[in-house]
Amino acid sequence: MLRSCTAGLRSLWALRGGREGVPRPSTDLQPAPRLFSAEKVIHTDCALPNPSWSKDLKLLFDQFMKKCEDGSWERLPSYRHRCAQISEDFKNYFLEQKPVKEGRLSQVRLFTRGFEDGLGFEYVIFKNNDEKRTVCLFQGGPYLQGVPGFVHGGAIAAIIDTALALCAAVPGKAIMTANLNINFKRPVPLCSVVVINSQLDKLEGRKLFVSCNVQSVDEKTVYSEATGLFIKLDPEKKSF
Ligand SMILES: CCCCCCCC/C=C\CCCCCCCC(=O)SCCNC(=O)CCNC(=O)[C@H](O)C(C)(C)COP(=O)(O)OP(=O)(O)OC[C@H]1O[C@@H](n2cnc3c(N)ncnc32)[C@H](O)[C@@H]1OP(=O)(O)O
Repeated sequence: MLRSCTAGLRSLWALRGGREGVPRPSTDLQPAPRLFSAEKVIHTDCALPNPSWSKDLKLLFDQFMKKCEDGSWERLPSYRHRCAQISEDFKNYFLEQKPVKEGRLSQVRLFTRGFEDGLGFEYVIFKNNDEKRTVCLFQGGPYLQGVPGFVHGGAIAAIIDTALALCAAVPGKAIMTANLNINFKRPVPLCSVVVINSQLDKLEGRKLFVSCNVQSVDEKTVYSEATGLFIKLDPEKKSF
């Protein structure tokens, strides 16, 4: 499995150099790139297939795209660089926070999108709003190794946090992780595809309780189980 991943990556490098700012090959789904700030950062939706995606990942992606056709599911786009709108939501709460210097703005990346295609986190999240759940399809690349041949626990925690956050996310409201509890039950093979099923269990005032499991594609192996608590930031508390 590891060998096929490396071979795929070699052809990937040859194909496109994988450099930041180089738009992905166009697909029907890909929106036109947008420019952000004076630094001209190109916004490319990373939650779309690229040449590093395995057959399993592409197959599952296609299955979920079909489910999106009747509107019950939606694919959540995902961007490498800062999203201006989200920054606005959070800016209200972090008045003391010094902004990243203008010169470094183009370097700021979402952690889980910080690697070039195929090397780190490859994932796409689908959301079912009525059922208050998300499905994250995740392929952990070779830069995420922990124990030889397996994905680092911190990387698993990061993708779980992301999947749970988007399950808990409320449009127009800023939320943050207050608690994340993970049971690592089986090691996740590097370059394999896993499915993270998340659900909103309970909403209690500003507290959003969510949970998920991380399973193999054939659902025979449960790699991890997790619960998370997300808090809607209080607009009255602006002293962070
Ligand atoms: C998440 C973002 C989603 C956005 C989605 C949109 C766009 C998508 C784009 C890109 C996707 C990216 C997805 C990334 C995801 C990554 C997320 C992170 O990495 S977050 C960084 C790590 N987390 C921190 O650094 C927080 C640090 N903590 C805090 O700032 C505060 O503690 C905070 C805001 C969490 C709560 O502070 P208070 O002052 O607002 O609230 P108080 O009064 O303390 O608590 C409210 C209630 O919650 C309980 N509570 C708070 N913390 C708890 C805890 N740890 N365990 C249990 N209960 C807790 C309290 O007991 C209280 O409960 P009672 O209302 O009295 O019933």
